[in-house]
Amino acid sequence: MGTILDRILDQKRKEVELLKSQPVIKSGSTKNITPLYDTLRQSNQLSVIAEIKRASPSKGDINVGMEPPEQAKLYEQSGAKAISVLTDQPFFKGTIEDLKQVRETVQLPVLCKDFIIDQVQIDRAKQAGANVILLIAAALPEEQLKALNDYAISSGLEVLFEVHNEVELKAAESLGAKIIGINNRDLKTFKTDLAVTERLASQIQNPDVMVISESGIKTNEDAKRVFQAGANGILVGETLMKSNNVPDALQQLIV
Ligand SMILES: O=C(O)c1ccccc1NCC(=O)[C@H](O)[C@H](O)COP(=O)(O)O
Repeated sequence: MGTILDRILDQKRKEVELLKSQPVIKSGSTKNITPLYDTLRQSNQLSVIAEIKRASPSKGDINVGMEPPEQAKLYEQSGAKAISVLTDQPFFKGTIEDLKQVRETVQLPVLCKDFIIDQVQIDRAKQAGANVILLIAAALPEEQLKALNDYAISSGLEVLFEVHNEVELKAAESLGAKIIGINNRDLKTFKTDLAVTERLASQIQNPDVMVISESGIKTNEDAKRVFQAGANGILVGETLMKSNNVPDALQQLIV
């Protein structure tokens, strides 16, 4: 029995075969959205990427009753700088339709948060209106990551390149990633530790690289901790999805 990431990737291979058998319209949203990179670069505060996350492998159901457009609007009105939408169905109970609805509702960059292993998923994300896609270093060999990164950029998308250790960080740097996400969650054990951001962010020497600290960020102290470690932004799901006062919870994270 493999890790949860192995199981997710097995599922993605099946999904990709299905997608390839369907026609894909190669167009996307025509909205004029400020790129995530520019937003991060221009801010001297911690930018919050607020996530639409119904459920997860580590936590089970988080907030399955939420309506993505309403939640995304609330995030935008509360000061989020981008919206992440988990579009994986089997493990996170998300859909690509969620992303389409969010795109129609907000003026912020929208991140397609999925496990991308093939160009056809990038086409689908773009067609649904995503501005940013996620590439996870742990998911693929370096040359495939490079090919997908190049394809996404040539399609007019931004890439959030996710790493969890030094080897993955080197891969991100060698393919010229402009936005690096440091995942505090170990995808094998599900343990989250903000020390991962502290350790890896200090090794990023290029001031043009924007750093996002991902997972396990809950409090104002957590936000301050990763900001001091060098993060330009944070990706927050569970805390915001569970909150019954999103404006207040989000404001606590803008430091
Ligand atoms: O959240 C999980 O359990 C998970 C398990 C396996 C792969 C990915 C997983 N999460 C995706 C994410 O990156 C998070 O949704 C995101 O960083 C927000 O994390 P959090 O604020 O802790 O909900």
